[in-house]
Amino acid sequence: MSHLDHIPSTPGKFKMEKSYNNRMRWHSSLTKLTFWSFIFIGVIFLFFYRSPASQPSTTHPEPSDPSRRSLRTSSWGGPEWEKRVRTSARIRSRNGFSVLVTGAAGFVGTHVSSALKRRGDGVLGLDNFNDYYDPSLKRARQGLLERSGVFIVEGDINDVALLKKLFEVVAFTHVMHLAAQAGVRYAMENPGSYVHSNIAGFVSLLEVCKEANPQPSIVWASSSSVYGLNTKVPFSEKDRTDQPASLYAATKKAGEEIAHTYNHIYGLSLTGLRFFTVYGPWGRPDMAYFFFTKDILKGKSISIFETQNHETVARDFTYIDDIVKGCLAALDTAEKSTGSGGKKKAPAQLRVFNLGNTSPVPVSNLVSILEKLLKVKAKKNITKLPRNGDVPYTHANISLAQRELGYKPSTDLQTGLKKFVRWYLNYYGGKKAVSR
Ligand SMILES: O=C(O)[C@H]1O[C@H](OP(=O)(O)OP(=O)(O)OC[C@H]2O[C@@H](n3ccc(=O)[nH]c3=O)[C@H](O)[C@@H]2O)[C@H](O)[C@@H](O)[C@@H]1O
Repeated sequence: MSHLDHIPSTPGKFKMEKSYNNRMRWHSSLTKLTFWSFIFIGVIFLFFYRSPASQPSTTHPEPSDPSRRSLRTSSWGGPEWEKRVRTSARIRSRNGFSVLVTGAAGFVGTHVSSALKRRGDGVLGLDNFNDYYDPSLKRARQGLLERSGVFIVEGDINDVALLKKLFEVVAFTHVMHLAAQAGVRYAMENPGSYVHSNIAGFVSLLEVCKEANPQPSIVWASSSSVYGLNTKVPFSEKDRTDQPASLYAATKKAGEEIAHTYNHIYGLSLTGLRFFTVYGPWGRPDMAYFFFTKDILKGKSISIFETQNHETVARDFTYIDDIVKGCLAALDTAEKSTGSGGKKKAPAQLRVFNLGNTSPVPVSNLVSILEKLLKVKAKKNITKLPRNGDVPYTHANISLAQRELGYKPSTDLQTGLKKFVRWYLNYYGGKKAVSR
């Protein structure tokens, strides 16, 4: 008897007639039966609703995660979805790879995915489509990839259940990990986002990769910003990287240390690529070359940074096609991971490469090139480099990448920007012609 049975329905009327009592007992049993039936049905319903077998399921973004500006609720799972995943990742060339590309709707991710698909590799994309910059550009890139047969799964690298599911459906040979919170200056505005994607997300991915059977080989995007306040140029992989100037750089440096750990303990083959200010068609609107173009066309003034000593700020701007070649070469030369079942069996490959252009260009020259291409004079506002994580100068020594990857950048800034401007005007429907 439950304790509820002792409680009178009406206070003071505790003594009752026998038949009345019997009726009440029967009535109370019926109420209990109904009550427990509802509980039972509720539990069954909840079980099936939550069960992965009831896919398509709805994965929820990290609960009230303040570090992301927006994460759309994504749905994944189910036979149709699995079929799309498998078809997209299917290898179509001899000795091809099946590659999971994280950040596939991003700038570098789109170009790399498309190049892999073109040469016959199986490619599956993963992207959370956050709104760090205009998500419609990411959707347009997704459209491009879809037309070439690359499916992008909508989800976050912190969603371990989703990652595990992907490895259950496809035995990926490689992971090209490009999902990240990019941008040097934005790290002061939203530091949590960098920790969420570049550290926690990377660890989630490596946790799943280390358990996968077979373990994939991983190539991932580090950054030239790890050289931080170094003054010795050109930057070489042998140089110190322990004085980052921004939280962004610190999280990329942390990624390199995390890569070391997973290589050491679990035998994962890991290659980090230090990209130097990548630019080109379908680029990132948060980068200077991109928003300078937009602002020049609108007649808005642009800020050109210079150092505290009035020295010019310069970057080793690297064209996207050269970066793509470097990424593919890194995948092609990546050795297999050596672990299985989460255990290391033998030492595995651990590499890091600079992928730059080896010819730094002052930002003022970048603006002059844009002015000529757009046939519009920029309204320039020369200002001191704010203390926001920017470094005055980057210059890559690429001899290691040249030797090991056959990496040889071939596009100068003038040529690359011309291609970018042509794309920009076409995509945004601008009226100004590109000078030839
Ligand atoms: O090489 C890298 O690893 C990094 O390259 C870029 O970072 P950054 O070189 O700062 O690229 P932009 O933000 O496009 O800036 C390019 C140059 O323009 C300058 N700048 C930027 C903004 C501005 O208003 N004015 C201005 O002169 C910057 O100081 C910098 O010298 C990317 O944004 C990072 O995500 C990437 O990791």
